[in-house]
Amino acid sequence: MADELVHYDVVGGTATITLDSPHNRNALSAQLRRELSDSLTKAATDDAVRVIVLTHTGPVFCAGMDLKEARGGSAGDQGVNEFPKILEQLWTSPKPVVARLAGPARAGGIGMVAACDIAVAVPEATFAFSEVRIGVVPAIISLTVLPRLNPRAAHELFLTGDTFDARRAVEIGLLNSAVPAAELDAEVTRFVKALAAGGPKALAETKALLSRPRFATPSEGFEEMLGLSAKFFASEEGQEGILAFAQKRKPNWVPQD
Ligand SMILES: CC(C)(COP(=O)([O-])OP(=O)([O-])OC[C@H]1O[C@@H](n2cnc3c(N)ncnc32)[C@H](O)[C@@H]1OP(=O)([O-])[O-])[C@@H](O)C(=O)NCCC(=O)NCCSC(=O)C[C@@](C)(O)CC(=O)[O-]
Repeated sequence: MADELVHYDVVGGTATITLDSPHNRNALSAQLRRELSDSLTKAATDDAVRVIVLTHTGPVFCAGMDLKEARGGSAGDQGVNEFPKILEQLWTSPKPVVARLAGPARAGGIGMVAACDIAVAVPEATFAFSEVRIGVVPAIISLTVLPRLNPRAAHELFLTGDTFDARRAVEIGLLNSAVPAAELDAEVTRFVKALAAGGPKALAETKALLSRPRFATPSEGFEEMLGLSAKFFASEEGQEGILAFAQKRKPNWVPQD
């Protein structure tokens, strides 16, 4: 049996998913995609998991699609199969996902970073939408990257394929922060703790809310949002949070359904 390329560990409510294929810079081979998708399913469905961290071994977070596997073959099997499913799993997971980058990301790897809720990298991490440089199109990743990036930067970086640094990635909305390597884990832990403090159902609903199409005007949305807000105020979770506030204690969140 081939060695595992993705490791899955749960400690104290955090599922850590580690890409471990450093020899090809965690390129998205068929095996890695399959294992990553399985790990994301486990994390999404395990009540004990509150937050997911997506990280890596080796010098590179992810070099994008496996270009060696993509040689030859036909349009249906060039390495992009199942990749949309992974982006969908990251984007729609009921648990918040934090990307931890101790190194660069390219193309499909950036698509995954963009699909995560929070992304933290070291200042040395570099990024490039290198697709056009090899004659392919950032089609799938456009679906997760474009909602994050400011349009001017998206046009420049998608069309030129230029490499940009972590500081610019923060400026354009791809990363939340860039911190020295020695502080990377503390920064990830800071986000994980903050995310785990929220009510699980409220977090899942808030995450879904962030992805909804916008209403044309606030007036169009008030009625629906009043219903959603009232539902959560009346929910077991909402009532526990409100009681905990009154009693000056931390809420005891009930497990998710
Ligand atoms: C990532 C750095 C900067 C690290 O740069 P580095 O750390 O200097 O590593 P390296 O370039 O020396 O590479 C180390 C090994 O990893 C391999 N490797 C490296 N990348 C890949 C890859 N993607 N697929 C398969 N193998 C890869 C590379 O071939 C080499 O293997 P060796 O020569 O030792 O046998 C550099 O390796 C690099 O630029 N890699 C190519 C990145 C790239 O062009 N990716 C495009 C992927 S296409 C894609 O993702 C399409 C998609 C999904 O976006 C389409 C869509 O959205 O619709």
